Amino acid sequence: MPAPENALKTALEHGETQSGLWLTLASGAVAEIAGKAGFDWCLIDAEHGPNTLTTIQTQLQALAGTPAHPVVRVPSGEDWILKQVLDLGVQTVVVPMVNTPEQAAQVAAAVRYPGQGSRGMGATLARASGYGEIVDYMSSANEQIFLFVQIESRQAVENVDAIVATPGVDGIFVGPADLSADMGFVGQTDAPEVLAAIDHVYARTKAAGKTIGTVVFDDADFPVQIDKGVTFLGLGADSFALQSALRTLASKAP
Ligand SMILES: O=C(O)C(=O)C[C@H](O)[C@@H](O)CO
Repeated sequence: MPAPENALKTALEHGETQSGLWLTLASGAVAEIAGKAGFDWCLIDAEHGPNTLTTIQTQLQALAGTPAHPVVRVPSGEDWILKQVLDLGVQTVVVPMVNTPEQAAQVAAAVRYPGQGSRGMGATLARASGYGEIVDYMSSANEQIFLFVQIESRQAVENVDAIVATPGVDGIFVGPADLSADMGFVGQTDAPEVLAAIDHVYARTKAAGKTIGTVVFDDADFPVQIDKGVTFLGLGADSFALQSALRTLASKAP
């Protein structure tokens, strides 16, 4: 029995738009609700969300019963966290703050077993292999991994061609907030200079035949991103619960 098919990878490689939700609340219940809502994927944010490996595991278990494909953004691209997140059964990962082709090569190696990388051999006992049930996991896992690296600095934009050409990098995820801040436009993700940099990254990623991802929070921006070629599109976050509460209060207030 081989590693399970990564249906999100298959869809993205066929150029299908896949929309998702950012999970920042580190809650299994919220993950289950979001997973049932109809998103193609739900991203467990371990960079900015208060997540531990235990809360990540809980949310993966909650998502397992839903149609949404689980994605994890790790806190950083260090080998040890990538190994532990993949051993939890994650097949699609987002690595923040990748600024050089050397970093891209390092994280690409960390998410795949020897032959294509340097991932440690421990999944036989882990959730990833069904605790040993998937006997061919080690020999088939590499092909089901989908790796996004985040372009979110001036240095990364300058290096985009070399980063996107790195073997094992499957997609580029643009971080508008961090990129705009690094460019000197804190909080101004719509600054012309920022938009031009993002368009450049999109163009170079498209030219390399790789997947483009990003996350936006303005409804009007969703079709704009799709028209620009984004197929891995975050449509918001679970912290929208606040907006829902405020709307309920506003509509019910005497
Ligand atoms: O820099 C960004 O923007 C991202 O990487 C996405 C944010 O971290 C996400 O939390 C949405 O604001």
